Amino acid sequence: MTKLSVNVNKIATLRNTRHYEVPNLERLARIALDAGAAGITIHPRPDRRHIRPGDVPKLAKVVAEFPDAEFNIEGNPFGAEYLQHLANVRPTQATFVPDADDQFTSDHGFDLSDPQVCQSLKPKIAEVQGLGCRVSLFLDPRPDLVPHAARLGADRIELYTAPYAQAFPTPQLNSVLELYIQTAQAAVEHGLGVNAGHDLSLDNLARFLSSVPKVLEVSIGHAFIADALEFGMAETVRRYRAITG
Ligand SMILES: CC(=O)[C@@H](O)[C@H](O)COP(=O)(O)O
Ligand SMILES: NCC(=O)COP(=O)(O)O
Repeated sequence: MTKLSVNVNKIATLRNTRHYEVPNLERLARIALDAGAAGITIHPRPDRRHIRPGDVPKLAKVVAEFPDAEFNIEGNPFGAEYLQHLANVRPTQATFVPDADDQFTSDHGFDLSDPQVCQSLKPKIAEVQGLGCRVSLFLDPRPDLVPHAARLGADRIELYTAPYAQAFPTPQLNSVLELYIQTAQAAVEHGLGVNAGHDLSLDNLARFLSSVPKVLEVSIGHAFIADALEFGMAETVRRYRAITG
C-alpha cells in the first residue's frame, strides 16, 4: 500500500482570490483526512502565491486531530522562512525541493552529483532531523544520485514524476519508467524510502505504482484538487485510495 498525501496548495490559491476564508483550507483538509487520506502536504513559497504563513500552524493542528496522519511540508532548505515553519510545527516530514523563490512550479530535483550541493545540504538535513522531522530529498529519476542521498543521511527520496506524466501514455513511456524503476530500486538498496510526486493523476497513477517498486507515499495536489471540484474531496480521496490501496 502507498500512502496518499493530499497537497492542498491549490485550495489556498482559490482562497487567496478573496479576502475571506472561502474555500476553507482547514475544513477541506479535515474532510480529506476523514475520508482516508494518510496525510496533508503543503509547499509554502516565499511569494505566498497559495499557502500563507498563518496556514501552516492551522493545518498542523488539523493533522494532529488524526493520530496516524502525516504532515509533509515542502520547501527550499536554504530559505529562512521554510526552516522557521519546520521549527515551529515540526511536521512528520520535510521534503527539500531546490526551487527558486519565483519558480512557476517545481520542475527539477537536487543535482547531488555536484559536491557543493551535497556539502550545503548535509548540515540542513541534520538540522531538520534534529527537529524530529523525516527528511526527503526531491530528485529527478537518476539512479546515480541515490548513493549521494544515502551518504547525506536523508531518510527518503521523492521521485519528481512530471517526466513520467509527460511520457504517459506515449511510446517513450517504458523507457522513462525504467529510470524510475532503477532509481527506486537503488533507493531501497541504499536503505532510503521512496516517495513520488508532481503531476500524478487518476489517469497515470496506477501504471506508475504498478511499475515502480516500494513507493511509500505519493503526494498529489494539482490534479487531485481539480478532481475534487468535480467529485468532492471525500469521493476524490476514495478514487485515489482505490489505486494506492
Ligand atoms: C514539489 C512538487 O512537485 C509539488 O509538491 C509542488 O508543491 C508544486 O508546487 P505548486 O503547487 O506551487 O505548483
Ligand atoms: N510533491 C508533489 C506534490 O505535493 C503535489 O504535486 P502536484 O500533484 O500538485 O503536481
